[in-house]
Formats: sequence, structure tokens, C-alpha cells
Amino acid sequence: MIDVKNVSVQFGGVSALENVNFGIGKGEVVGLVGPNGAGKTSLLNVISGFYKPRSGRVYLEGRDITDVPPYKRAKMGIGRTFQKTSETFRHMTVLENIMVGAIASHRESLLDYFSAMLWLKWVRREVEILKWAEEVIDFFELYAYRNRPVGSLPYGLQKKVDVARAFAGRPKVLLMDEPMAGLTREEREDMARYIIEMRHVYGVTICLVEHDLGAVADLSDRVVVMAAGRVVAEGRPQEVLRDPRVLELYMGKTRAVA
Ligand SMILES: Nc1ncnc2c1ncn2[C@@H]1O[C@H](COP(=O)(O)OP(=O)(O)OP(=O)(O)O)[C@@H](O)[C@H]1O
Repeated sequence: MIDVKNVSVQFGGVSALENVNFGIGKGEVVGLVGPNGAGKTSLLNVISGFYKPRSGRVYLEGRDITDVPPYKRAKMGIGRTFQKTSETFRHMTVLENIMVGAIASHRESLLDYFSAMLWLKWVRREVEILKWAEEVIDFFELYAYRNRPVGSLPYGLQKKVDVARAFAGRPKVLLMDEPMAGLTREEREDMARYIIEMRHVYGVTICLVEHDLGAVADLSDRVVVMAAGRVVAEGRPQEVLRDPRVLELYMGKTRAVA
């Protein structure tokens, strides 16, 4: 689904990514872990198009997308959730946020959507988008909050709306940047269930950046470990996350994941 070949990204003197090779197979859940500043978010930004690599190429289903802008990559099927909930439209309602996500997946641009010549076509599309948005709201159990502005909701629900907005774009591959950070135990369990269902019910390929190693071990088929802008280990979760070198590296943890 995704191939990153020999990618390097630099900010001034800082090397965020150094000759990184990384791939996500169709239908896989890949856990991407590593200490703070390892380059995980930068790698997601290179895949979604927010960062342009200094060198190297990015491929989606074999097609070179290195020079494709982020909004086109979103339409091509690359979805993205964010570490900070401020990326959602806080003044807009839950339903409106999810509709924005749903509209983004349509082949037409937002401008075309509003200026469509054929009224009937416009109405049909509107109904289709609304129906899908309601299905997404049901899936994420957000019905009770659908007309509330996102900014007025507790943090855990804002995180959920961010994931729902990205999922509404019908991504082939969803890049999730710390979806469980700051959530309560119950909210984390819910998020884990959504990840499993997005994959098994809707067939979404997932890249999961997460500091919760237990969740990564439970949810991922394969784990990739980064440190200082490089991929340093890769393999099945139970093997990689028990490797003492990885535990030492990853936030200085010395205890293996149960
Ligand atoms: N836009 C930017 N401008 C300057 N430096 C950046 C930028 N984005 C990333 N970096 C630097 O690149 C390095 C990798 O950062 P990145 O956010 O990708 O790491 P991370 O593994 O996602 O860390 P965390 O777990 O803390 O989110 C860091 O040194 C960071 O300061």
C-alpha cells in the first residue's frame, strides 16, 4: 500500500529522517514506535505530503506520489489523524466536522461541490455525504454529541471526533498519530475497538504511532522502531517489543511488554 524509499528530511541542522525505508502492506496494522523526537510524526508527514523529503521517494500502491500535494493524497486514499485535537474545526459541530471529512474524499474539489451545475446531482451528493456521515457517527457512538461544537467536548471525545473525521474520508490507509494519548483506560479500550473494526469491517490499512506499547503489541501485525531519524528494528510485536535493546532505547523502559 505505502512504500517509503531512502527518505531524508532535514530542518536546519536537525536530521528528522535519515535514509528511511518503510512500508505498509495492504490490510496491515503497522505499529510505529520510538522515543520522543525519533521521527515518527515526520514520517507520517512525509507520507501524507505535509513534509517534502530532501531526498527519497514515496509510493502509494506502486505510484510515485512524492510530488503530489497533501489534499490530492487525501483524495487518493491517505487519511491522517493528529496528535493535537486543535486540528479539528473546534467551532463546528461533530456532524459538520465529519461531513468535512466525508466531502474531502470526493473526487471533486470543495469548490466544485458548491458550484455543481446540476442541482439534482448536487442534492444526490449531499444526501450521500450526509448518509455516510451519519453512519460514521453511529460507528463511533457520537450520536448524543452530533450537534455540539467540538471545542465544547471533553478531550477524549475530541480525539474520537478527529479519528471519525479522518475515517469519514474513506481512507485506504489511515495514519494515526498517538490516538490514545491522554485518554482514560476506558477511552483507550474504545479506541482499540474502533481500530480493530475499521480494519476488519471496513478494510482500512493502518499505521499506528503510539507510546502505549501494550496497545501497539495488541493491535499491530508488525512493529517498526525508530530512533534519531532512523529505523532501528522491525518485526512481529512480541519479538520486537521484548528485545531488551528496543526497550532500553524506547523511553528507557527496562520491562518487557506483558
Ligand atoms: N517542522 C519542524 N521544524 C523543525 N524541526 C522539526 C519539525 N518537525 C520535526 N522536527 C524535528 O525533527 C525531529 C523528529 O521529530 P518528530 O516530531 O518527527 O519525532 P516523533 O518521533 O514524532 O516525536 P514525539 O514522539 O515526541 O511526537 C525532532 O528533533 C524535531 O524537533
